[in-house]
Amino acid sequence: MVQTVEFAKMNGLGNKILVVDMRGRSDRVTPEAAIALAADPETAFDQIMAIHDPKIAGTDAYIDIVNCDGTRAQACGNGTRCVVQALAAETGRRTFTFQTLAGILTAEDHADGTISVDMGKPVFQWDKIPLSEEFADTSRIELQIGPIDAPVLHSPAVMSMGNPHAVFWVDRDPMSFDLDRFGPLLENHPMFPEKANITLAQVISPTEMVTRTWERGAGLTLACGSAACSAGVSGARTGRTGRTVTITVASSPNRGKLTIEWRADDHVIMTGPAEWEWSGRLDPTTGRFARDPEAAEAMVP
Ligand SMILES: N[C@@H](CCC[C@H](N)C(=O)O)C(=O)O
Repeated sequence: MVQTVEFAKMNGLGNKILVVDMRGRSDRVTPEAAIALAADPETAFDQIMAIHDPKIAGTDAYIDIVNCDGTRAQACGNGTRCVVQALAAETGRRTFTFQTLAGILTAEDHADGTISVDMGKPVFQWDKIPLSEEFADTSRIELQIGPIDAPVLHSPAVMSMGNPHAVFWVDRDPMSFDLDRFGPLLENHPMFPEKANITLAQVISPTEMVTRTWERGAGLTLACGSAACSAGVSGARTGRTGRTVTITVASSPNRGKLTIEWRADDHVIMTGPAEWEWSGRLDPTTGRFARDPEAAEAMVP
């Protein structure tokens, strides 16, 4: 008999997330299930956040992050806020500690409905991002796209927020760029041996920025939390902003906002909302699913 698991369709600023409860099981969501769920308009998602039993003492869960193309990701800021909201609704608790491929993350569900995630420390060393070429200074690397003498995008700040990111500075609304054309070229550029998440960032003031992201393994998404972290850190690192910025995610519904604080202890704190849409049960091997109308009671705040 197929052993199905509970899941919730959620979003973080429009970033489409499936939170899947794999606790008590030793298997993982298969790439085949992820691809099938991504292809169905009802369950179409950017990332699956699969909650597993903790692997190390002191953590509440191991989170397996799966992109919609079936690949695994080390970090997902918007998805982590969704996991916190789901577990807070289940347990009544407000603070959580998770293990991901990026390391240990702590998170807090605030009384005002927002959720903060400590996304850890940024990594700037070229071979840890990783890049395929050595750069002593990764706050502005030689990389451009478009005509050689009039590049459309150039000189990104690059870093790892657990996952690889490149931030290109733009001087107008990121929505006015042809990111669906440039995104795949940059994601798969030979400079990034493990590919990269590509963000366009417009600095409005030392405390405000507007971003839009092409995600590794997911393409054009409505929002990307780790990309907002990398834009916030890169803004401060290059002297464009202070260490706390409000990021307007241009592509998200109603141009939603995240607050990014790069603390003095080097940790990056991302704060923003998460939203439950509906719940159901699915088979993590095939991706077959069914809605559960009764689940609404438990999750609607
Ligand atoms: N949407 C995420 C990022 C998900 C992972 C990314 N696509 C990757 O492969 O690195 C976020 O909110 O951070």
